[in-house]
This record gives sequence, structure tokens and C-alpha cells, in this order.
Amino acid sequence: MTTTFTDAKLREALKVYFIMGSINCLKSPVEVLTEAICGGITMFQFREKGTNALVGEEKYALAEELQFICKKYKIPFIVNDDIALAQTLKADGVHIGQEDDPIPVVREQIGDKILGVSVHNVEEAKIALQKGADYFGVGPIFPTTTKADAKPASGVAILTELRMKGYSLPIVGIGGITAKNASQVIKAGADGVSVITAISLADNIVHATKVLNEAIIQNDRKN
Ligand SMILES: Cc1ncsc1CCOP(=O)(O)O
Ligand SMILES: C=C1C=NC(C)=NC1=N
Ligand SMILES: [Mg+2]
Repeated sequence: MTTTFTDAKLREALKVYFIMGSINCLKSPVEVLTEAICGGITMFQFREKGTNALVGEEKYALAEELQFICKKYKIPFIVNDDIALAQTLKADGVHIGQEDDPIPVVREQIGDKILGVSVHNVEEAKIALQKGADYFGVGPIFPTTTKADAKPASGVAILTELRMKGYSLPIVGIGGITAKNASQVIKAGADGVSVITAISLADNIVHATKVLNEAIIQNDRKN
């Protein structure tokens, strides 16, 4: 899909933003993603990272397979970190962290595709917005062990602070998010939640995703 995303469409897509790589799965990533889509995820990020992560041809082949499933169900397909892979696959966008290539360099490479940036504080947010981020991934909101080098959990205050300071672009919270705490993230001002293990390690992935979805939708209606 190469449609350019309006803010409104991106906010919708960020509601239940599943992130996964092979090391986050107990069974076939193809099965995990298909079940997550059946459960109602709204966007997918391929994040092949960490101990025993695939590289080279194997990584490319898995990315291609997962992108094919996303295309079939019209779910936006985002690639974490690996801009070259995103370009080769003509992904819908990329997500980069503070230590990845500079935003202008990435923007030059991807054109008007989605460019998500991880931010942890107002200073990083100011720069990322100025340089052209389309959405912020903010966290870790709650404690998580999924990302080995994650910063300490900040709680939802950072989300409220960003909104209070006028950051009105699409924002997704990330880090230790589950169906139980997702509503706090939305109430604090995020447009959606990004999760890895609450979905990828669930006993019943379809059900876990549906419950997470309900937690988000319920709360949106209240706002
Ligand atoms: C990629 C990333 N960035 C901040 S926390 C995190 C890991 C989120 O994983 P989980 O949803 O399992 O806590
Ligand atoms: C680190 C990350 C933060 N936020 C998002 C959405 N994705 C990531 N990979
Ligand atoms: Mg990165």
C-alpha cells in the first residue's frame, strides 16, 4: 500500500500497533501475525532484533512473508531500524530510535512513507517534530523486559506532558502495555498502544488482541 497517511488515518492505525520479530514468538511468526490480525490489530511493525534475531536472507524472507499477510488484510506494514529493507520491500514506513540514522537522512530515503520516531522526553520530541517525524513512539511507559536496553519506565506522565506542551501529532505509547493498563495510556493522551509480548506470547492470541482492542475502543468512546 503506498497511500500517503493523513494524521487522522495514522491515529486510527496507531490504535493497536503490534510489533514483533521471530524471537518474540513461541510459534511461527506467520501464525502469530495472522492471529493478531484476526484479533484486530490496526498496524504491524517488523522488529527483528535481539539475541538470535534473524539476519540477511532469512530476515528478508520472513519480512516478505509477514508483509504479504499485512497486504492481504490491508494492515500497514512498518519496518524497525532497517531502512534498506523497508525500501526494498516498499514498506508503508519505518520506525527509528534516537541512535539510528538522523531523521532527515531517513526522510530523504523513504519519501512520504510513514516515519515513526522513539522519543523519551520533551527535548527529544521537540527535535524529532522539527525534523519531520510523523508519529512518536513514547516509552517505556511501564516496566518491560522485552527490550534489553530499555530506559526505566516513565509512567504515563510523559504522554500528558507532551500533550500539555502542544504536541498534537499522532502518539503511541509502548512498554509493558497490556489490556489491564492500556486505558491509562489512552486517558493520558496517546492515540493508541504498541505491544509486543501482550500479544505475541498470549496463550490465545486472537482473544488477547480482542480484549486489548476493547480496552482501547471503550476508552476512546469515553473521551
Ligand atoms: C521496543 C520497545 N521500546 C520501548 S519498550 C519496548 C518493548 C515493548 O515490549 P512489550 O510490549 O513486550 O513490553
Ligand atoms: C522502540 C520503539 C518505540 N516505539 C515504537 C512504536 N516502536 C519501536 N520499535
Ligand atoms: Mg532503533
